[in-house]
Amino acid sequence: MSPARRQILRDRIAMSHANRVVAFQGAHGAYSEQACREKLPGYQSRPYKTFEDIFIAVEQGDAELGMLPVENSMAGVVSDSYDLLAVHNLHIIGEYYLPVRHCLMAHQGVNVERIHTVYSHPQALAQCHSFIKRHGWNRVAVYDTAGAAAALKEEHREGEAAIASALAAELYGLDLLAEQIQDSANNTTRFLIIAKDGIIPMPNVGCKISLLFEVRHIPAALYKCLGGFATNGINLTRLESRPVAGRDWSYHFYLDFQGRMDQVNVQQALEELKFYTHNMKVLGCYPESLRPESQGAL
Ligand SMILES: O=C(O)C(=O)C[C@]1(C(=O)O)C=C[C@@H](O)C=C1
Repeated sequence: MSPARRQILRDRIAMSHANRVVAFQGAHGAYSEQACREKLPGYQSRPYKTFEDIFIAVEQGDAELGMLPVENSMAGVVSDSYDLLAVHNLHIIGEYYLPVRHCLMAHQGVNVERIHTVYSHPQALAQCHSFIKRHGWNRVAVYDTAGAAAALKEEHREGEAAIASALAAELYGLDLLAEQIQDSANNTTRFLIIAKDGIIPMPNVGCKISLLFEVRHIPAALYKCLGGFATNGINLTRLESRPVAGRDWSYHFYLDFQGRMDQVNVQQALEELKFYTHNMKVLGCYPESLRPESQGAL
């Protein structure tokens, strides 16, 4: 498709999405909002304090969609997001990989040498571990990166800085003291887009399926659960386990794999999976985004 044609289609989609709302966690300027803007242009992004608030907003119809970070290429799983997927009945309708480029910011005129404490989201602090350690700064975890920038702006405390996006520095009028301070140049966060209803993706697009299950307590249960995927030639892309709330030493397994619900090999693998599991729940079947550079808007 030519770039001009692609732009026309994007504009059309943006117009048809006008006035629709996507919920994200954090303050304006959070990476989650950046993901909303890039993946869902034309949607209005609305900030919510917690991940749970995103689920509630979508369930109650305050927002049509939610943008949820689930894993980062360096710091790993965002466990709260997974735990909420287990207890709420929302569906995954898309995914997005956002390159995350962290910046150090402070009030105008602050010298890097005088900084002693940095504020940010725990994931961002983890992603900038080496940079912070090299400077020997104290770290203070707050509920989002942009919120750290906003709070810093409100109250000028000597020797304090925030780690957040360049967008947050611009929105809150802070000076950028350093850019690209994350430990890995390719630092990327994967987001899931959640909605009340699932979708049936267009034919001819590559898709992923996400599901969760608990294994029956029999020897080699997980091995047997995954066997059906191997024999049916299905490519798994992620396996995560989380403790089940209120039941010690029981686990939810979250599995992502390539495929569509109408494929015979997928149905066979799921049949086999059901035999060794209980509480199996398909969270969604949605178009796959492989790498940041291969992504387009919804
Ligand atoms: O605080 C933000 O800006 C967020 O969007 C949250 C979040 C996360 O939870 O992982 C998202 C992307 C980055 O990896 C760091 C933080």
